[in-house]
Amino acid sequence: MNSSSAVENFPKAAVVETRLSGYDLLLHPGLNKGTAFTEEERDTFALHGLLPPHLGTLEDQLERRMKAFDNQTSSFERYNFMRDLQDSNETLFYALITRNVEKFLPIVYTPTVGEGCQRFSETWLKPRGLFISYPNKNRINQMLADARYDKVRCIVVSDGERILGLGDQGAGGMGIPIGKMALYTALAGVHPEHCLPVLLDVGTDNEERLKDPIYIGWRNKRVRGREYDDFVEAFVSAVKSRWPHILLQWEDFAGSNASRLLERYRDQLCTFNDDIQGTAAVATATVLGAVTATGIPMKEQRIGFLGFGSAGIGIANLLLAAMKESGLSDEEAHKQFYAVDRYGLILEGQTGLRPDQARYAKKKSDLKEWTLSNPEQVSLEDVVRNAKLTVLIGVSSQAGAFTEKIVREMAKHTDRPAIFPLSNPTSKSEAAPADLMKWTNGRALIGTGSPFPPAMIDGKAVEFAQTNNSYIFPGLALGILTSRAKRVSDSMIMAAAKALAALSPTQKNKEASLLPPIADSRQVGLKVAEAVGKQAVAEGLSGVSNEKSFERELREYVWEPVYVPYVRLGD
Ligand SMILES: NC(=O)c1ccc[n+]([C@@H]2O[C@H](COP(=O)([O-])OP(=O)(O)OC[C@H]3O[C@@H](n4cnc5c(N)ncnc54)[C@H](O)[C@@H]3O)[C@@H](O)[C@H]2O)c1
Ligand SMILES: O=C(O)C[C@H](O)C(=O)O
Ligand SMILES: [Mn+2]
Repeated sequence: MNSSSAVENFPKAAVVETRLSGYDLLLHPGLNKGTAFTEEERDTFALHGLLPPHLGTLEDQLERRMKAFDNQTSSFERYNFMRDLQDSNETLFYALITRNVEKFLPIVYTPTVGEGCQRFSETWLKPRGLFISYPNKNRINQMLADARYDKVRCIVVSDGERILGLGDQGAGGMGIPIGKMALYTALAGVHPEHCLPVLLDVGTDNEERLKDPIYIGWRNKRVRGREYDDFVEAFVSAVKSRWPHILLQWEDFAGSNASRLLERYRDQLCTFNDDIQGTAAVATATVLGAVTATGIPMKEQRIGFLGFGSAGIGIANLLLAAMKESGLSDEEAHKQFYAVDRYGLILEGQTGLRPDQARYAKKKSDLKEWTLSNPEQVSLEDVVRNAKLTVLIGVSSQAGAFTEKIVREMAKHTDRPAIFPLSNPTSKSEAAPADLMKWTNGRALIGTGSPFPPAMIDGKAVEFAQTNNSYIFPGLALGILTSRAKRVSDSMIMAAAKALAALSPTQKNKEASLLPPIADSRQVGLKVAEAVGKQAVAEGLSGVSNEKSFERELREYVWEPVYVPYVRLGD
């Protein structure tokens, strides 16, 4: 691809030029520096009197905000505290998060963002991102036209229908695109100005929200079918004409919409679905960690799923590719997978199967040696016992579904059962890691979707991998932006998975956690970006001419939350 056709990259500025002054400057979250405006800047921008006399530094402000944060008494208050900070001073917000990722991620992101979405109407105060509601379907171009969006280079969009495992949150689902984009910046250095969170408000089927007098969304049942598709099409085509090189991330769409929309648009623009592809990459990296820890080669792993929707199918497809890379044929590789959904093990001929689920269906004849408690509906327990699973992945949103009985059964057949309750938030997890350790006498290899504290096993603190797509999507986005990729290929997703797997602490110590610590997320983001961009270059999907240019773009692009001097535009 000719690099002249690609968009200009925006290097981070050493000095910011602005026309704003006084209140307007202080009320701009991207520009506000609060007490850190210097004496000279206070002269130039008419800030005397609006600010208290103290001349502060970012360090002073971090200390002040940290104290105030620690005074909040619940996670929800802490979430709102951080949202307020983000809306008043983005540099300070990101400086706070990046200095203590482990402390702030569970607040601005999973699990607390879940409650943030459920209670979004209680707290909405200031605009951030775009609500595109169904009644505005003929005004989408107009809404995107605002000059403040000229620099936008990436969008995370949700329609709020499957918010984590919490179901339909309607317009409150906006918390997710906001939280995901906060991680673009915090974990991958994507400039906040380049990010636009979008909520497509097509109504909600959540009765509680519809009845709530303070609900901020469009008070209507969800629009579905042809009208829904036309609305999404109007959105995507408006986005493409406004920003031809945009990166569009789909997030938390329900059921078949997720895969249908991805298939429709993946060859039209640079786009990926995080729940399908981001999750696939992080789960594959975690399984690769388990392969290293157990010494059981990939092609001998027998992998079971509880829940076979967007995430389950996405993970299975990428693991299938990894199995094929390890030497199995397509048919042999499929045999290693057991997909259990709400009606038990997915079997050929079951009604209502989607084509991407049906590809993993077992034949009745595959099970002729099995002992079954109910042949009509093959339970997870029967699957675990008969298939002798080595890996069990939960993406069902069914809290506690990995019961003691199931886990003890699994542990009978394999030394180190790899068990990944990936459903979010914490309240929907298929099992708590401390229980899994108890039921397997400390032998389980664990990855959870939401963060869990370490457990004390034999007097030692054991850390659990947080198998969350937050290890992938920020770096994936950074790699895509800085390689100016035209499309997101399956090989780019596989490259992300392998880059993360290469950082697994099991490479050095088989007893260690399967994934690097959350505290290292920013370094992980950069490594993932590097691998993704190189893959884009290798496949000819990139707008930069070679790997060296990409590496330079990557180095120059990453934004750090520090204050830079301001000068008046035109001076
Ligand atoms: N850790 C991560 O990074 C990550 C990423 C994506 C999704 N998730 C979590 O995974 C869960 C599912 O997400 P999704 O996008 O696949 O949703 P989805 O709605 O597409 O799929 C959920 C599937 O679970 C099935 N299911 C429902 N009840 C069941 C039961 N009792 N037994 C077995 N299966 C049942 C549904 O039929 C559906 O096929 C959510 O909780 C989400 O938060 C985690
Ligand atoms: O948002 C998360 O924490 C992960 C994932 O995208 C999910 O939908 O659960
Ligand atoms: Mn999601």
